[in-house]
Formats: sequence, structure tokens, C-alpha cells
Amino acid sequence: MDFVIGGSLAAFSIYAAAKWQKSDKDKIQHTFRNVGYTVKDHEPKLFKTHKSDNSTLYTYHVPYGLIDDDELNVLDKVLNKPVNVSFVNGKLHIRVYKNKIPVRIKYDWNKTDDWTVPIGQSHDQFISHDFDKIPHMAISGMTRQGKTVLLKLIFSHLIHNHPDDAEFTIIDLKGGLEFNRFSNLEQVNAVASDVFEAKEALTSVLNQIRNDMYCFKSKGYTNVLNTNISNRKFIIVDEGAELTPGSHLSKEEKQDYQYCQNALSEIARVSGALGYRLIFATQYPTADTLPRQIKQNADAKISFRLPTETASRVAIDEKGAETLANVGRCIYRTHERREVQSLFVDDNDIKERLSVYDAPRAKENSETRKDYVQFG
Ligand SMILES: Nc1ncnc2c1ncn2[C@@H]1O[C@H](COP(=O)(O)OP(=O)(O)OP(=O)(O)O)[C@@H](O)[C@H]1O
Repeated sequence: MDFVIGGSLAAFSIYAAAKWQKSDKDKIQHTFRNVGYTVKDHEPKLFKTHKSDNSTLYTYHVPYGLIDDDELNVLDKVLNKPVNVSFVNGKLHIRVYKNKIPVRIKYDWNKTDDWTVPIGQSHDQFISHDFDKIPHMAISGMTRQGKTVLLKLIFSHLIHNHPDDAEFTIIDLKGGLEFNRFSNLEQVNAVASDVFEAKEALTSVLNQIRNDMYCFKSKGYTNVLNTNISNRKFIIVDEGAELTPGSHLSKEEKQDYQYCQNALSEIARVSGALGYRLIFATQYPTADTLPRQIKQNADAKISFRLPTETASRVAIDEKGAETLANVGRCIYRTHERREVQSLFVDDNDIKERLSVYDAPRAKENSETRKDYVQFG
């Protein structure tokens, strides 16, 4: 008899555990209470649940006065699933994703439409950036988090997709270590590796812009998108903070730095409609290192992990970049915000794919093509 009772209890426990194991919905409601996400006795009330393939969205009415959602950051640990908390039209949205984002995703060199570039994978969709819809981009992130890999991904993809139409001016202020090796590519106009070379390269870009502006005006064009002009000119800055005039510099020395910052601000302000696209990356987003004009005109902001919430607010106008978990993880912020694992591209792959555009070889090839036409 004892045996029968013991056996029944064990079975009951398993049954009870299965039956009364808390659902995500219950755990969320308990969390509201436990973390004090309430006003007096009033707590958020669930009024809609919507399931999709990748996630479940719980929508809550919240008592007046509850807005800041900091306490709810614990939810991904409570549920052991990725969670996104936001306010939409005064309602609290808690989206619980089924799957975690992978920590490494390799770039596959697949071609894309127009001036679109693949960025990475979010919880529920693949994220691409269209440089014809959003011309300028500001990228922030602490050291070794993935900025340069992302810049090389964008650069390689654009050349791979538009070998005849993409042009680059690159300001690589890490001493040219990353981009100097591409200086021979036929799509690359200049790789500047210090402030003096940057000044020269940017002067040339500003002259081109003035020239293009004159041509646009004389033809009555208002935007490159409404013309048959097929090329786009990219200005990539890797480590923009190096253009901040340090307090140790003399007045004359500071002028070169100031010139470069002003030139980049002008590019951000006036050149998008002419087909120029600025991609500005920095480790230290502050009012000095990420000039206001650049930030305001870069409608796409990407941030890898940053040291503080304040830095996150400078980079993407909101907190969050300070809590990003792993290398290559970033927030892609346009009118929407997405957490994304950016694609990884290998240096050897880039070398192999882009070497066909190495200028001397490309020139040889074009001469061979010419011979073929002449003698064929
Ligand atoms: N998307 C990614 N997925 C996985 N690993 C990555 C990714 N991006 C970068 N890494 C790894 O992190 C390392 C550092 O990346 P990267 O050179 O882009 O850093 P960074 O942010 O430019 O740093 P710094 O500002 O110090 O130059 C890479 O060598 C690579 O091993």
C-alpha cells in the first residue's frame, strides 16, 4: 500500500510540475509584482497576445505613470529567452522570441538589389541597409567589437555588386593599417592615413561636390535618384575621433583637424542628393568626436557595445548599446531599432574576391579586352 501511495505522489508531482509550470505570461505578470513595476496596487494588464513564427507579442495596458521600463531588463533572464520591451502608442509591448540570434554569421557574397548592403540577422529578420534610401551612416563601438569588419563588409559588398559604379575615398586614421591594402583597387580614389592626407583627400571630394552641384543645377536635377547617373561616391572614415583637435596642439595644427571635421560636416549636409554617401565610424561617440552635423544627417546609426549608457545615447539616441553581449552584436537604428548580429567577412575572402579589381591587373584585363575586340 505504501508503495502505491509513494508511486501516486511521485506521479502527481510530475503531473503537477507539468500542469502548473508557469507560462511566460504568468512569469511576466509575477515579474511585474516582484520588481515593483506597479503603481500602488495597479499592475499592467494583458489585453492582447499575438503569436507569430518567431515570437509572441504580449501587449499590456499600463497604469498612468508607468513608463520607464528599466526594471523589466530582467525578463530575458527570467524567461531564459530573448525579450524586447517597448512602448507603442502608450501600450507596453513585450515580445518574447523563440530563438537566440547566432553569435557568428558568415557573409555569403550573394548579390543584392540596387545600393542595398546586408548588415546582419536580428531576432526575426535579415537586416539590410539601402544607401539610396538612407545615404549617410554613423557607426560607434568600443575597441574590438566589430566596426572595422562591418566597414570592410560594406566596402567589399559594394565593390562586388557595383564594380563599375562604386567609388571610394577612405580616411583610415588607424594609420592606414586596414584599408591601405585596397588603395590599388580601381574603385578606390584615395586612402588617407593621417590628418594631412585626409585634408587633401577631403579637399578633392569637396571640389567634386561643387562641380557636381554646378552640373546638377545647370541640368535642373534635384536628386541623383531621379537621374540616369549610376555611380555613387562613398567616403569612409575609420576612427573619426582621430580628427578631434587635441588640446595639446598649437592653433595652426588644430586648423587641419578642424578643416577635416568641417569638410565631413559639409559632405553630410549637402552631398546626399548628389550621390555621395558618408560612413563615419568612431570608438568614442561624444559631442567632439561625432560632430553634430554628421550625427544629425546620418539617419542610420549603428552601435556596437559601448562603455556607458551616456555613450549609447550619444551614438543612437537611446540606451542599450552598453548591454550588448558579444562581438559583432550591434543596434541598427533608423526610424526603428533592431538588435543585429552583423555579418562576419574574412580578410582572405576579401582579398581573393577583390583582387580582380587591383588596378594594374584590371588595366591588363581591359587591354586584353580591347585586343579581343580589335582582332576578333
Ligand atoms: N560580425 C562579427 N562576428 C564575429 N566576430 C567578429 C565580427 N566582427 C568582428 N569580429 C571579431 O572581432 C575582432 C575585432 O573586430 P574589428 O577589427 O572590427 O574591431 P573594431 O571595432 O574595429 O576595433 P578597433 O576600434 O579597436 O579597431 C575581429 O578580428 C573578429 O575576430
